[in-house]
Amino acid sequence: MPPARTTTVSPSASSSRSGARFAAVDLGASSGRVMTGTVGPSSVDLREVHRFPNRPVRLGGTLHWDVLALYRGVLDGLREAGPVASVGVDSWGVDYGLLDADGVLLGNPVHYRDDRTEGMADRLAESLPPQELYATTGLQYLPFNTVYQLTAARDSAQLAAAQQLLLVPDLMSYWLTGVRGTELTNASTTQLIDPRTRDWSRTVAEAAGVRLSLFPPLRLPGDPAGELLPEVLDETGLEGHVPVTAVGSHDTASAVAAVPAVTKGFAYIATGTWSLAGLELTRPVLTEASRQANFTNELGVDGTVRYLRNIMGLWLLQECMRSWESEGRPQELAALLREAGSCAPLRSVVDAGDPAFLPPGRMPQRIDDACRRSGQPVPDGPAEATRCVLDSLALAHRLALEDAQRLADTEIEVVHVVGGGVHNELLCQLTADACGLPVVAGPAEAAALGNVAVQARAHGVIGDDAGLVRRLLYDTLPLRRYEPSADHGSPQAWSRAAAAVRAGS
Ligand SMILES: C[C@H](O)[C@H](O)[C@@H](O)C(=O)CO
Repeated sequence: MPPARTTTVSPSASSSRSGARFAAVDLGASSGRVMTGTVGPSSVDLREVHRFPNRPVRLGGTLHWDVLALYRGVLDGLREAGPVASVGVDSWGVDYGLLDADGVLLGNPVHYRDDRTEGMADRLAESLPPQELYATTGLQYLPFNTVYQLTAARDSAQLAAAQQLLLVPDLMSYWLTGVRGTELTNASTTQLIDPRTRDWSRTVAEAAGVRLSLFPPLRLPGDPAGELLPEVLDETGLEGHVPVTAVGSHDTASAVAAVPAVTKGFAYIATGTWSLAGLELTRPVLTEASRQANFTNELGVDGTVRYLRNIMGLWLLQECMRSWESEGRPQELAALLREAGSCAPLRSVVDAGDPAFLPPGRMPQRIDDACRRSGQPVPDGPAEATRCVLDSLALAHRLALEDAQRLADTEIEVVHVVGGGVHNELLCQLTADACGLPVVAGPAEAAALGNVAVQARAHGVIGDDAGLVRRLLYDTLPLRRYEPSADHGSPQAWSRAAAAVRAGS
């Protein structure tokens, strides 16, 4: 089992108890951002200083992330950021890079949407039944969980040559500092962590044939993660000792840390390429019913558990837009959403939790096929297809929160929508209508804000208390409240549609 971790953080040049500026590197599936957050005891000012595309590359039949291009974006962003008290890195989950004995990357990380993991869950089930796997790790079944990726790569020359494995944000952090570590919230997306001990599961690792020695020591959000190397200071024009601080390096963990909830009964939906809908709990739910409902127990900041379910998210719309563009009929998003808003409500819906929608390509046709298979009218054109996507997402949000409430035996009073989907007013209103609950939308840049907040707490700029951070965000951010209405379908219509999706799934 990897050695225990240590924790000390000292204030640096560009921070004082009255305020400080932090850089948040936030890498998403479709784009990367470097933001600066200036935090004072009663203020947070977040600014985007650099945004860059994240364009996967298919090579030799395998879909890869272009991590050097992402790292280039990080360096350019840090140069734009200027002097900061600290840097924190977060990104999407599950994916990793392998280092050889010299600490050199053995190859571009594989994209979680690559189909190499097909059948790997069945292969692992031969040595560890899914019930036992869930009872130990509490992770929802997703074909791309890291344990399945490592099962797929089991006999590869690359894995044989690998001396260490770094999850994507830890890889970026390593290139910035030369220091290796495994941040816990993102480690929890590997399906190799036991959420009860918040440590590696030797049982699962042995069953999957995974060398736990591949993983550098675990570290927690707020822990020191080294300081920028001299060559990085040269590249970025930064000076002196610039620490890198571990944050909730799984972007969803940072997003949840920035949910501006000031009441107990809150649920959240982190929206963007994915919708992550769920609750923040103090301990995992590892029941068979939870496994059957495919809920996950990813680990959060401050010893919490992120009890949620993955939903295909705005990936469905992103892929439709990409298809229409490639067919020579590009759509302007704002106009498309206006038109979709006046389409007939709940005319056709698909199961936005269906893994069949995971791979890229031909999304409008695949949605049409799903409607045809379920005997529903096929959307006629981009506006109706968009309405179908948004109605389906709102329904999937409802189903996930209904299940979370039941399985965690808790009462939801308000739904906080954070992330890129905050800009999609129609989706926020439809979610309120589908759930029959008020939606509080904002912040859009939740992952970057949660990243900055953890750094500010670690550097003593704001109180080391999650509740204080949430209150500060609630009091200072422009939030929008959506009350449930019948404008987009009666409560009965939403219940019928929910029952139909449940029956179909
Ligand atoms: C693989 C997905 O990226 C992951 O499940 C999700 O939680 C995420 O990281 C969203 O950015």
